[in-house]
Amino acid sequence: MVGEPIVAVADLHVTFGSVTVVRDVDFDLAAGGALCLVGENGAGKSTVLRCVTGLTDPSAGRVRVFGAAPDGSAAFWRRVVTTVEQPSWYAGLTVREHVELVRMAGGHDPADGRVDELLSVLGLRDLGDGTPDRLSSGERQRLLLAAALARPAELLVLDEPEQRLDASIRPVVAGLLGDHLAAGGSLLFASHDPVFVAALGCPVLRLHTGSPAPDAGT
Ligand SMILES: Nc1ncnc2c1ncn2[C@@H]1O[C@H](COP(=O)(O)OP(=O)(O)OP(=O)(O)O)[C@@H](O)[C@H]1O
Repeated sequence: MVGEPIVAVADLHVTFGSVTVVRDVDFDLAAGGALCLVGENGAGKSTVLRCVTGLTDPSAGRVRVFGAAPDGSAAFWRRVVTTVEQPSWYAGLTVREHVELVRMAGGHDPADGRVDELLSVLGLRDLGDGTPDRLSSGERQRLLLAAALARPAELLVLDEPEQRLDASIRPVVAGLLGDHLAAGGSLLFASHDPVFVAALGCPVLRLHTGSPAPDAGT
């Protein structure tokens, strides 16, 4: 690998109370690369993603993002976008206004076409003038992804981006994430959908309740 990995995880352990839910997890993610965490419910995928974004502290081991421990600073969050935590939507702001707000916060003109493009490809265009509380759970997931993709990020950390999406929209999301990678961004995500993962064609790390399987792979 040329240069320092954008994400470097070594000997990661996470223990809640007396239960170790992540054990001996190791991986590197190169700048511009993608990695998918897979495994059964409770295998620790979200916990690992939370450690990478600094939302959960490792019990042992090392997590480095851009060469430093994730510190939750504004500088860190300018480079990283995540859907690991569900956002709170602003009362009174429409679906479109939420995406525009994120686009603006990323330093872009909200009328530059990207918001329209995201709303359109994610099937939210006709719902843009409504408020998020009126959306179905799948529509809300589409909004979550539209907002995540409205702000350019060097590293996307997504927890099951395909969840609650119907089969027709999953390839669209895979395409958007492929665009992010083609533009030089990096992607770390968890997924339960092998078809979705195959569409991205990225390496997979399989976790098993607290430890990676010896035969990590698809
Ligand atoms: N804050 C916490 N306190 C105690 N236990 C926790 C906490 N967060 C997660 N866990 C436990 O850690 C284990 C791993 O959870 P995690 O959410 O990382 O799994 P996952 O692989 O993402 O699962 P899923 O596929 O269901 O999303 C689970 O048994 C969960 O109950």
